[in-house]
Amino acid sequence: MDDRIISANLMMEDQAVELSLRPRYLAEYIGQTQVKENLKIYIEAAKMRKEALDHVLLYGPPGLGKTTLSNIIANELGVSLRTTSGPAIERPGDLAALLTNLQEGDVLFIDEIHRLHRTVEEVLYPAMEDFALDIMIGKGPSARSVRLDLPPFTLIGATTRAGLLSAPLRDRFGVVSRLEFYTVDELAFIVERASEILNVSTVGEAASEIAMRSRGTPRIANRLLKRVRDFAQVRGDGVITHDIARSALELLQVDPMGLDSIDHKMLHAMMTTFAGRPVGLDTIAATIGEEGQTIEDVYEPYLMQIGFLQRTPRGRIATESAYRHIGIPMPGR
Ligand SMILES: Nc1ncnc2c1ncn2[C@@H]1O[C@H](COP(=O)(O)OP(=O)(O)OP(=O)(O)O)[C@@H](O)[C@H]1O
Ligand SMILES: [Mg+2]
Repeated sequence: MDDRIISANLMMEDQAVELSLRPRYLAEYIGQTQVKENLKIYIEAAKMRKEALDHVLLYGPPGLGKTTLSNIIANELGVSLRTTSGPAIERPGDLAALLTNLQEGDVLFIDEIHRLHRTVEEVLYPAMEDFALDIMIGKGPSARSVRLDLPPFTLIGATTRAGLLSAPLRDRFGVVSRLEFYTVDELAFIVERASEILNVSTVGEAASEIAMRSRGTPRIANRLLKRVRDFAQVRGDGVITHDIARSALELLQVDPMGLDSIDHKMLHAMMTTFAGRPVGLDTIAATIGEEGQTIEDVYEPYLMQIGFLQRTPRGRIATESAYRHIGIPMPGR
């Protein structure tokens, strides 16, 4: 992967800064009002009853704050958080080890939970439902199953693809929350907060400019801010003015709607190569030389959110506003 700015994936160099920018309590977590309000009540109720919070499933496109929110939930509950991910748990025994090490009320965070192995997932069912672990002892005809009690705990699962979760797993979450793309105002606020933490002065218009081009995603807003800050330091006196922000973002090839060269290639191909006919995801991917999964997880959700792309039973099509934005006449108009 090159260093393209839009990719909502976490890059190594950014990790330390990401940590410092990550809100630690609900009050610092901007936006997602509905999700936040609900969680606040569930957390308070669980604390009053001195019980573990119900299991929580967080889903939505990358970089919207699922990991951040999981950390916040543990902080607000005043319990420890253990972090792992679906593909990291290779055998049922690995999960058993994690579960038996939990203290009462702790949060176990499983990122990319849609990638859990089947055999591991089956261990999770009784653990989530009855706080119990079924272990097989012995082999062959004398094998028997022993049930081990676990301390009550909260499982938080995160995924970019709720659709890939098996029904029995999904049904065992008491709280299922979908994170939404952020508004420009919310992102501007996030940029201003991040500017303070990074100790850089960003004028209001510049914060809004960065926000507008962040495709609804806090991780991208923070990343753009850092790149614009470099630009302000080298080309200006360190202050992020509106002009500096605009020219830096042009240089980064992020257009005023937040689209990058991949979005442009994709839309171009749909409009010219396929002349506006519905196209399948794999065909688009092959045409522009990009992974189908990256397009589906990272690019499509935002293009659909801003009404540039529609999924039809016969394939993807670009909308009239996409044609207008790209500047290509729509076929048949
Ligand atoms: N509500 C928010 N308020 C302020 N900053 C936020 C918020 N949500 C996310 N961020 C910022 O965006 C960064 C990315 O968020 P996070 O890592 O939680 O995303 P994610 O949904 O877990 O992404 P992925 O699907 O790639 O794992 C955080 O480090 C944080 O700085
Ligand atoms: Mg995450």
